[in-house]
Amino acid sequence: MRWISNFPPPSKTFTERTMARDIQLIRILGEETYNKISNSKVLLVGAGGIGCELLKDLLLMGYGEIHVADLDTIDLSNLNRQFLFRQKDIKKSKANTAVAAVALFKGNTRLEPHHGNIMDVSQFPLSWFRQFDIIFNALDNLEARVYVNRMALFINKPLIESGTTGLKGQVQPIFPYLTECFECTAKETPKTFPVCTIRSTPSKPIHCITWAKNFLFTQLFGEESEDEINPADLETDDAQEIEALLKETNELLELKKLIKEDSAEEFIDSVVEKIFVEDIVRLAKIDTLWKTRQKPIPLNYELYSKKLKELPTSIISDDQKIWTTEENLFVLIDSLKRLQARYKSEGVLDFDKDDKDTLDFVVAAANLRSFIFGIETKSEFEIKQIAGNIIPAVATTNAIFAGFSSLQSLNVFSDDPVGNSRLIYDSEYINKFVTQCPPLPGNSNCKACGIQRGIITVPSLDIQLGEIHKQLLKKFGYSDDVSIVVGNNRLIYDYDFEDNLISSLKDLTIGSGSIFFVSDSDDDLQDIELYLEVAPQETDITLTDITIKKKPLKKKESKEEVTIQDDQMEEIFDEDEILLIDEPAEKRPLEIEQEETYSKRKKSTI
Ligand SMILES: Nc1ncnc2c1ncn2[C@@H]1O[C@H](COP(=O)(O)OP(=O)(O)OP(=O)(O)O)[C@@H](O)[C@H]1O
Ligand SMILES: [Zn+2]
Repeated sequence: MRWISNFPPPSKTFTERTMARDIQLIRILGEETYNKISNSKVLLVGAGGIGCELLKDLLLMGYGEIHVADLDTIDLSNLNRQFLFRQKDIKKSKANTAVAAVALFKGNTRLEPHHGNIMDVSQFPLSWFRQFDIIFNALDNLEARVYVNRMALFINKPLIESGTTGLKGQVQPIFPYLTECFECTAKETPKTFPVCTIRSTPSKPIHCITWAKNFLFTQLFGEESEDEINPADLETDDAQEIEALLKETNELLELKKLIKEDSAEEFIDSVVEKIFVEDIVRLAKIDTLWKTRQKPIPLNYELYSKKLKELPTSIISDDQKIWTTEENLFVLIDSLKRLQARYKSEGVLDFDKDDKDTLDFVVAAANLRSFIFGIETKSEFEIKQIAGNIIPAVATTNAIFAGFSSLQSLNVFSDDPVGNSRLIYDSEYINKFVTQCPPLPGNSNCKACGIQRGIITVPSLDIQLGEIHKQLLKKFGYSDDVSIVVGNNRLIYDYDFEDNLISSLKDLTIGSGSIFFVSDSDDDLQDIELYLEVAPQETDITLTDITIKKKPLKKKESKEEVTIQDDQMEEIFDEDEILLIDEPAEKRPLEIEQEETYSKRKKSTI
């Protein structure tokens, strides 16, 4: 790695360089902040595009201890932007490699890599999270983001959330129970299309790609579904269309049975004949569908088959070319041969954009369908981006937003962390790349930060559920009419289902790190989420409220009152749960431009 200009040249010793850097940091940050930062321990989750940048930034800011967690190993495709990794590192752990790569300029910072899934409670229990002063998210998926958000709420520590998509990016500082959390606003889910558009009346390339990937590929090579097809799932009232689609699907299931038995020729002929000829003939006969649309024209299989012999096999590797109809047919037949052979030996297959056999099939099938329906066709390169939901990552965007993430963390050490922090995001205005606004207060209806939160500590998993139930009623004042759900949706207790009370947690396969969700069926008290910890040194069950400044367990408000309460900030100042309600906090004024952009931003998923 080359030395960066502002720092002393590498001829100086490690200690000299570190000292010189610390002097510069003290000049920039002031001694007090510098000391606080160098005594802080932080967690960086994700060592990918943003994570590599952020690790470098946090180190150069002089953080005392940085832990880096990532579950993945390095791929060739990471090297263009994850600058801490080199060709020789491919297949190695991202967390370990990133930490090793920054050793040269790590100064006095203590670094600890963790190769593992941050959601794995045995490797990363809540007690492990508690050691950190700040958590930085540099993740690429909602599930892990939501999980870390919950952990930050459980330990009541700031979380600096960041994400980028192409040229867009966002940094959201989250101060639990004081500002919006990651789950306060709904995140956009992937776009879906009506079934009838995909199955009967496609009009865009994406419809044909979705059909080839999610329907045709899965039906032929995916897991067999036990369920009967439900006509209601076809999302159409047209009796003729329903009949055609049911017939189509049943025939496909029959075809699937032949994959293992038939020779390649027989199998391929049957697939092409059925999918691109017979099914289309049947659809074309349903006049109601084509009153305002162009009728599909079945593939002239015989005609195109004759032309296939003249084609060079090299066409398969030309992913930039928009293939002709016969070229698509050629690739379809070739990929069907490859997939049939694999299915015979490996069994069920999954679509993967980086698996050439599956990609070739999806591209050729989508393009042939497009051709039949008079829709433009696309190159394999383009379809790979669409089918793999790929928006190319931009190294500069990652660097910019990682920079903002690290800068936002400075506010944690200021006199007014919430007041000083800013949500930073890309601007939609030509003369501005990024813009900012103050974080908003949490949404009182948020299912993550709008509810009460606690920790159940038990000496062992031999404790009966009944013991926990008893403590819950005693500590929080619930009536007996509560329901207790564990994990995603497993009901383990309610008023009419008391069987489990005499079972131990172990027998109920409830382990350390399980999350209990308790709701009051009488609707009198707030819901509560409890994290289960096993502490063998304890002798009894304890239930702890988590936050110092927390939303108190209180009577649910009626609908109208809840609306008013949106703007209220409630605080509780001591363990005796004395409730002080402030005057409704005024929304901080936002520039109109910011407010508009922010409201749009809140809908996007990054
Ligand atoms: N549950 C998780 N636990 C730990 N690390 C995770 C978890 N989920 C995602 N990550 C890591 O977060 C990082 C996100 O980085 P990035 O968005 O650059 O994705 P990538 O997988 O490296 O690149 P790409 O998806 O573009 O090929 C990845 O290194 C990924 O392994
Ligand atoms: Zn929230």
